[in-house]
Amino acid sequence: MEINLAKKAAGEKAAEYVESGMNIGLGTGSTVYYTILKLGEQVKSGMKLKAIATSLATEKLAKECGIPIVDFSATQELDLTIDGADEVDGKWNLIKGGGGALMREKIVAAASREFIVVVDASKKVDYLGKFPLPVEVIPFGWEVTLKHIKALCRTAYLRTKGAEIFVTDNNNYIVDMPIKSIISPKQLELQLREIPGVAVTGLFIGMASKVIVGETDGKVVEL
Ligand SMILES: O=C[C@H](O)[C@H](O)[C@H](O)COP(=O)(O)O
Repeated sequence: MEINLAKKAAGEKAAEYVESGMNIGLGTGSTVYYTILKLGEQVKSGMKLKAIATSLATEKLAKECGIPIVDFSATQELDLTIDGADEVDGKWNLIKGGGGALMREKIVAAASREFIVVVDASKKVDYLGKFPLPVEVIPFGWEVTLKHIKALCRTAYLRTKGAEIFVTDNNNYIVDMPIKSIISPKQLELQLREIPGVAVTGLFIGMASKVIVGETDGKVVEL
């Protein structure tokens, strides 16, 4: 599929920014997947890396690729994190968490000196919000937390997986907010953070240091 060519182009390009000896953060999803495969090849050719994974799925993939995985007891500062996004606006603000990995992704990105975002061109938007904004909430009292979130977006809903409630790697739940157009991401972030029970939002504001966009013809544009 052409979209996979775009994801592959962006994901592999980002691997070029990784140097031997670095401590890196590894994001989650179908775009950074290609970065991880590429880094696996680089490790097999002798590159020395230590990586912190942003999800159990990424940890498994990285280990299969031979990339050494550590946790924050080994280092609290990362040289670089590479991760995907569900949307990117013109100021490089992001919506993340479509796959439910937002909490660990935010912690890892915030611990990194550089944060490279890899996306295919369909993720670029003028205003964030067409993609429903994921908000991780703790299970206790989720009904009341959802009620507060609905005051900001009446169509917000609890994420499910089949007939079950979707559960994150942190044993939390996700509320998705189909807002359509987020005029002030910062203000929304602050409003959501004030709600008891909200663990983290999928708004990543002012965190990206580079965005690599893959096109369906396999070309990349670096922003
Ligand atoms: O929770 C998932 C992450 O935030 C992903 O990085 C995001 O959903 C983008 O994933 P993909 O590259 O598969 O579109």
